[in-house]
Amino acid sequence: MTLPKVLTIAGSDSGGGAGIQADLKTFQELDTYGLSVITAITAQNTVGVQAVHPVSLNGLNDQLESVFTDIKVDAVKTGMLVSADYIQSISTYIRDYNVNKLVIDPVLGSTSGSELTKNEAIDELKNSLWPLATVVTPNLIEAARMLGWASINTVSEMEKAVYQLHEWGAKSILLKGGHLPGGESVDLLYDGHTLTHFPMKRIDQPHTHGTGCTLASAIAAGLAKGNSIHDAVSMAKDFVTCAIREGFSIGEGSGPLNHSAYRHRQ
Ligand SMILES: Nc1ncnc2c1ncn2[C@@H]1O[C@H](COP(=O)(O)OP(=O)(O)OP(=O)(O)O)[C@@H](O)[C@H]1O
Ligand SMILES: Cc1ncc(COP(=O)(O)O)c(N)n1
Repeated sequence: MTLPKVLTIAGSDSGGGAGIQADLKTFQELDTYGLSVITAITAQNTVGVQAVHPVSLNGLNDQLESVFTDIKVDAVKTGMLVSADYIQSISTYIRDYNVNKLVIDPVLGSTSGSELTKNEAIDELKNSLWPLATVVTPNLIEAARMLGWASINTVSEMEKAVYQLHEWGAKSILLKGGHLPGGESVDLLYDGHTLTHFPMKRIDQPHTHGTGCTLASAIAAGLAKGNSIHDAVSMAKDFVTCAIREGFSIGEGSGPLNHSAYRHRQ
């Protein structure tokens, strides 16, 4: 018996809702084998990020070397990438080991406002890692920041943005509409040929910490299992929607999703 192997390269969230912890829970729920390379340790809870401790560049490279020299991973998902030199290193391994299923969640900051990837790293992300991606999954704030726009507030602005982001060389872009004003959360997938809308009635739920990490990890798991980009995204949307519906409180602030909700769905 064997399982598809999915690697997350991301930060640790001590509160367990986002980052590496959300990624590994998602991989497990989707019957894949999860591996992790940790870029940073965040001291974090439901209220916010209290501290960020990046692992050393040597520490990052040692983990990448250990995984890639021994294990043939089927897909990789990236999250918090810290800084330009970390992104350079990660891109080299992705290229040298011919990873052809790569999901980039371009995490720039936490919802609570802490910087998780340095602003100066955006150019490196665009130039070295982005062109290797199967899917990149920015939210509206990340997309606007990377494009140098003030904001993205409507579906027609989202359409313009997704076309422009696709020009940077990724196979496809999934622009997430979780932060769209109004009663719908629409995500747009563009693969260079077809634009697909994934509309979803907004779930009235304060406990949504880690939705972006969970969605990107579910896409990576779907790709690792051999699904097309469209089918992997569609399954991942169902996965995250079930998990958001059953989000729950564990502290004073925004709680996590229930990663087992998809498994228990009717
Ligand atoms: N309240 C909601 N109801 C339904 N779907 C939602 C809701 N909030 C987010 N989503 C969905 O969850 C996924 C993540 O979207 P979002 O835009 O929130 O990403 P993000 O900002 O990166 O997530 P995070 O909250 O982890 O930072 C998308 O598929 C989005 O449509
Ligand atoms: C380690 C880590 N990675 C990613 C996020 C983004 O998740 P969110 O936007 O839900 O705070 C986070 N808070 N922490």
